[in-house]
Amino acid sequence: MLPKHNPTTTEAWQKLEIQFMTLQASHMRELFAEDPHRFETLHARFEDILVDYSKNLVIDETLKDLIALADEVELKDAINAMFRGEKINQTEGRSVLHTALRNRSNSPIVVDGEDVMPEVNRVLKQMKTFSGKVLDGSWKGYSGKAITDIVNIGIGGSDLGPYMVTEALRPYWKNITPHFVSNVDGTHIAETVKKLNPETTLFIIASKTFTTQETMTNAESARGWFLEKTGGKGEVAKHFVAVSTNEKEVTKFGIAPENMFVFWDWVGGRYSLWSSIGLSIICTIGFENFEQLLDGAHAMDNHFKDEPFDKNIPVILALLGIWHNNFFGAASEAILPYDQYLHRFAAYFQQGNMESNGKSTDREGKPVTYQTGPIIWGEPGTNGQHAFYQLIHQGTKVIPCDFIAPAISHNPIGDHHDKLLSNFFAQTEALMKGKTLEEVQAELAANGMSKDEIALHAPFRVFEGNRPTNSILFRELTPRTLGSLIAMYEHKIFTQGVIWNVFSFDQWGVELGKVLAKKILPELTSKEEITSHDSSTNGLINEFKRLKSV
Ligand SMILES: O=P(O)(O)OC[C@H]1O[C@@H](O)[C@@H](O)[C@@H](O)[C@@H]1O
Repeated sequence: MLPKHNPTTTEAWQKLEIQFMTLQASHMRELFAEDPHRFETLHARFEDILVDYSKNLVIDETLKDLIALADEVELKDAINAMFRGEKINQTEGRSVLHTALRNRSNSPIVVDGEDVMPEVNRVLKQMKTFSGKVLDGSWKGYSGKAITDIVNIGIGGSDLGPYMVTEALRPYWKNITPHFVSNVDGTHIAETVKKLNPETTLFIIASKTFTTQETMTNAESARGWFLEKTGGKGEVAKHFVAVSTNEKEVTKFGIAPENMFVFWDWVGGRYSLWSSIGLSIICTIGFENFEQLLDGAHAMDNHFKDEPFDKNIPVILALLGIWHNNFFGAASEAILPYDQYLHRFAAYFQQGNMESNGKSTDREGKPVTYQTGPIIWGEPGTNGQHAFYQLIHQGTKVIPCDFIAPAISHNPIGDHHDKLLSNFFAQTEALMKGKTLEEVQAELAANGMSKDEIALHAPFRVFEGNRPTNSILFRELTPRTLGSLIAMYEHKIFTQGVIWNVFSFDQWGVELGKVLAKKILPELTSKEEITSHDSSTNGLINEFKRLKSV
């Protein structure tokens, strides 16, 4: 079970509050000037990933107190409890074992008296065999043709992970093209199948519960499209497979039991890409590359489990996040990958983070009295620079940013990559240093501006700087490195949830909207005027019905 500590009542928290009072008046520029070895002290390495966290407003003492905070809330015990398979998802009575899915050491992990590893390995083998057949063309569609396209139908954790990873690992694609349908908006499925040949398309219905409205609606429509296009000759069993924990519902849909890939209730949806939810990844990049992804994650798991907190990258990133969130009042964090292949990385961790730590009830069932999970957002550099960086540089809000980049591009065309990386380095430098009024005045004077003109223009060109960033630089975006990076952020989220004293592995917050939507659905087709809701909701529903009928 997880320990229960209100973080704000710890000794470390009081010390951090005092430190914040003095530190907030200082500037990172001064910290760099005072200590020429700041980078050396404040960076960490993991394999070929370097994490530079020196561009944060922290001193040695801050880090010591942050680590003391982690100690006081018994983070180490919480980590061990998760890896051991204890039922730390207490509100759902489940273990949290995405780490078992990539437990490459194969050491036993016991849940309810049973080692889960043989089952994990069995499903991995089943996926290996299946994906092998799809990739080598021996899995035939109903008309005897090999598969060319797969369509993963899922939403939330059953979509974002496989979509993000297949996009990130495009250079490793083999002969199958993946597609992803998630939105219940009919446009998504309609536009996707438009380009596809039903004879050579395989649908993977991915849903932990197999009851999610969006996924089941899309799956029905996909089956309808398939049967219509094949004139009723198509065999569903050869073109539809399922990934789920719900065997009963899968069978009801008409999918053969041998084409069902199971996973378990101890895999959270947003942590499930390592499970059979990763089937679309395996069919795209091949099983060996998927194993590399698992290996990379496993190596990061060991780092997280074994390294002392002052060298532990997920812990350090989590503590810095808490420093910004709870002391500087930073409401959001930006994830900014300088790699086009990572264009869904921020969206992926938007769910990972916000669904996990977007909570306001603590582990005792009481309302929290402090800030918890931040808003996560971001776009790949350099696009973001020309869109929202203005606010990061000169706005009134503190937005801690993670800059992520590979040293080697998979597409080394001309000097594109050096140009991209020069922006990566320039941005974090500019955000840290800023530009003082004196510097602006001197620059304008050097450009020949008069004193009056300088007085007029200079204030708008001042950059305060002192804006926190982490730089995460690695050699190349390989399956292994990607696995490590994902696990790194997963453990950051876990660490923060432990410290904020919330349950990070449930998601009751998504339920209310689902229930209300089910109630409203029949009202949209009824003839009567709707009066059962508040006046706004009634008014909107009635206007929708009027608009669609005229
Ligand atoms: O995989 P299924 O069961 O379709 O769920 C899909 C998604 O549903 C949402 O409501 C959330 O609960 C997510 O965590 C989950 O990933």
